Amino acid sequence: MGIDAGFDMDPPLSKGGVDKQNWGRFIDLIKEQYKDDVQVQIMPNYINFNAGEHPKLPFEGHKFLRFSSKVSGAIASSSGVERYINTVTRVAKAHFGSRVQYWNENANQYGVHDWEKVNESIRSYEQPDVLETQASITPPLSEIDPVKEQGIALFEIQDIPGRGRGLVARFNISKGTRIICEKPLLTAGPMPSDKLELFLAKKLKAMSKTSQRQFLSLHNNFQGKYPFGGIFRTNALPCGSGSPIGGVYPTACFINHSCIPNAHNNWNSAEKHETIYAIRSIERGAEITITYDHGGASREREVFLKDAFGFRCDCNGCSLPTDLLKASDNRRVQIQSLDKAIGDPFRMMNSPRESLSDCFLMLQVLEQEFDGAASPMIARLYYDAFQISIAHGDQARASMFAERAYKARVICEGEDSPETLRVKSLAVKPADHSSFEVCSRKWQTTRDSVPKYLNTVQFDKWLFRQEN
Ligand SMILES: C[S@@+](CC[C@H](N)C(=O)[O-])C[C@H]1O[C@@H](n2cnc3c(N)ncnc32)[C@H](O)[C@@H]1O
Repeated sequence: MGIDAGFDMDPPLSKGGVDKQNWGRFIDLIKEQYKDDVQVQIMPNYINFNAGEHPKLPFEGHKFLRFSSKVSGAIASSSGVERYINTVTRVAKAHFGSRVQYWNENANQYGVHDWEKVNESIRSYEQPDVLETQASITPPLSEIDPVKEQGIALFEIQDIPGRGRGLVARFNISKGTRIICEKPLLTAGPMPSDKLELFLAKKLKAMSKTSQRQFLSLHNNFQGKYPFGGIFRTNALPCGSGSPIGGVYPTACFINHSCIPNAHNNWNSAEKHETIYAIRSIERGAEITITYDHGGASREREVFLKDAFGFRCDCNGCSLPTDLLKASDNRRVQIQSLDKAIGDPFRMMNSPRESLSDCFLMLQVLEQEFDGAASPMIARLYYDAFQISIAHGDQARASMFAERAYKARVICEGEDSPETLRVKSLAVKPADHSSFEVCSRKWQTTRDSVPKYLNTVQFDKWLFRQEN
């Protein structure tokens, strides 16, 4: 029978312009790589590797499902087919990221596509598609919206020096774009290591081969007695802020950490999926990052990341020159103490004006520290300001704060997140909140008393009650 190895393209490429261009570039690279290799033949419609079982790469990418061959036996080893498979897989991965799924029967791994379909696709290489009419020719790359083209990922998985694998933007991604939305492979709550290992083993056994492969291909920073638990601990993202339940995802778990991230992860409890949104514009080629930590100065973050995830962070925030790092640490400490003061219910009850003043200051510090990418924290902050206002009966300001919280939430969680929907409805009916007038009625206003003809500075002064 022999042992097969190779890679599958899953999902297969579309006929769309972006996939076409990427495949064209990939084919050009392969041609260049093997231009002096007599075993690699350029045929009219495909590249033929005259080794092993003669794996092929078609010039029409949408036809391609698998590149593979037997890698055991005399013919395979004398023709060096495994070397071709490894190199072509590496180049394909760099172009198509997680769509390229390597498998090797020697390691009990199998392709995702049926052999029947694969053979049919290979037969179709011989016959090129009928020439497209002028009207159906795809527009140039710059005119294509990749998000609208089905199946186009905005990122690819690449090796990142010093960080293992990570996600890299394939296009310029604008702030507020949904980059990933996926269901967990599995979830688990807190339990002792031995129990967790058994629990995960049972869950894995019940999963499809593809999902098992996805879980087992994730990084493990805690090698040892509990291999499944190690993978879980390295990769699990909390199912909700502060939730003890963690979820492991096929793609989101490849996202590395930065203390100044450009993306935000959120568990949508209604849809039971995790989303990743760009919280600043991300340039094509830049790494997509989220934050794993809970803030604090660099030393505090360092200890947390080492303990919880077993790595030392080398992000832009942590590698600042000493004086800038000191300034950043001061801001982080200030953010922590302002957060504590704003959340103090007694202060909110007895000195609400000071609480609002802290909110205003916090906004400036957040913007400075996160360089315009603080939407998740700003959303929370505006909601705090909403609560302070509504607790004293100020519906006008509460409604404005809820509207700002809503706008910030949309950027980092999208329109369909339960928290986005909640603050959106509070902007319309602030008095529906359970804290309405619980502290006093001293700031009582109606929603329609928002001043109309103020400039931005004057409006913020009114909003945060900074007028004399
Ligand atoms: C959830 S995984 C992310 C994907 C992982 N890099 C991989 O290769 O599969 C988390 C692990 O990635 C590495 N990592 C993530 N962010 C990092 C960073 N800023 N600096 C160094 N290593 C990092 C650490 O080993 C961490 O435990």
